[in-house]
Amino acid sequence: MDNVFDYEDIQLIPAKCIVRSRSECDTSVTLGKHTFKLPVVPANMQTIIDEKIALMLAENGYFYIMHRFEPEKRTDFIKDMHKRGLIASISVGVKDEEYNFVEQLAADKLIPDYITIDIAHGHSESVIKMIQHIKKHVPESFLIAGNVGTPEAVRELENAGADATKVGIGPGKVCITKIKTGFGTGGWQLAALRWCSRAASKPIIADGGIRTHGDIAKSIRFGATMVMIGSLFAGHEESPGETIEKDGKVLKEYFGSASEFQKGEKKNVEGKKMLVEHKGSLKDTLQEMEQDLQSSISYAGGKKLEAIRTVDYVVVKNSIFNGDKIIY
Ligand SMILES: NC(=O)C1=CN([C@@H]2O[C@H](COP(=O)(O)OP(=O)(O)OC[C@H]3O[C@@H](n4cnc5c(N)ncnc54)[C@H](OP(=O)(O)O)[C@@H]3O)[C@@H](O)[C@H]2O)C=CC1
Ligand SMILES: Nc1nc2c(ncn2[C@@H]2O[C@H](COP(=O)(O)O)[C@@H](O)[C@H]2O)c(=O)[nH]1
Repeated sequence: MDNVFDYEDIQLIPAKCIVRSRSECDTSVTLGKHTFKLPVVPANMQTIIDEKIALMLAENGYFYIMHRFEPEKRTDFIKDMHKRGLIASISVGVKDEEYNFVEQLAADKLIPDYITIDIAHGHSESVIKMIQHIKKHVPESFLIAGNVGTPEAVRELENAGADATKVGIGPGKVCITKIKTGFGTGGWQLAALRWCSRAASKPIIADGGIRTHGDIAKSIRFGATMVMIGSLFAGHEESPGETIEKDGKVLKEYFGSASEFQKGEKKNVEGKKMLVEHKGSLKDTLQEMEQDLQSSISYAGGKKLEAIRTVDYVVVKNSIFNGDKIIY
């Protein structure tokens, strides 16, 4: 591994603008058989997405991945989305019952458009076996597998049949993996993304550590096709977490999928809960993200996302905020 850096250590270098208005810049991205408005997907976590948000995202042309923490609802969810002519995108784990679930989907001819294998340590035999099982029974589904943090892992999951891999071990806002285990890409997620993307022959989804909209452009520059985001999507009007009033402030909860709150027990806990300030409507945030990314494309000197992939950059170690706070 050569130089390591993270989002806050990098600035992209502007190139000559070729548009008269940022509205000319196109932020859409294709993943599998579908094209989406933004290269962004809200994290498949229980305080970030629910059926209502999934519906809103799909209806408005955004990619989504439903979480896997209410497994009994998944079949009806797929049926409902397909009945409405929308994509069905679900998550699975790797435990025995998930094998039966996949076989049942095939038997019922209920084929999700996207399936994501959502596991903390995705570079494992259990994930490789699940990739092979899904590809055997529902080969039509676009299969995302993760999470991983090395080129070897990306190659192994791609070779096993994954159509895309998800990169990011421990950079998440509610993650404590790095503290509890000493492992992960926390603090150098952007460099890990570059390292992994050089080995990848299929799309990569950068997952975790996005703190500003500019980090989306940086992820694209360093090899991501899509970016998964939790904390920036937490705390909205529509967000599933509980709303709490404290000292005159309206707050919402955001907790890790490996937290005690999610698991209901204190076993192998690698996530925490935090309260985030209420952020207004999710639709407004998505619109602001689109405008900011259109602006990024214009600074890259192009009209499409691809322009960002080749811009120059500088490393400005831990200094780009220059003491400023990020306030929205
Ligand atoms: N992106 C990230 O950095 C991280 C994300 N998470 C999120 O937390 C949720 C729970 O993840 P996860 O615990 O994997 O899911 P599960 O609790 O469903 O565990 C899946 C299976 O993998 C085993 N397993 C889990 N971690 C390891 C490991 N480090 N080594 C070997 N086997 C392991 C579990 O067994 P057993 O529990 O008995 O070991 C279990 O059999 C997911 O949504 C995941 O995305 C969690 C941590 C890090
Ligand atoms: N180590 C843990 N990582 C987790 C947990 N729950 C979710 N996640 C990961 O975080 C990202 C979101 O990151 P953010 O920086 O945008 O907030 C999410 O997609 C998962 O990969 C957890 O309990 N522990």
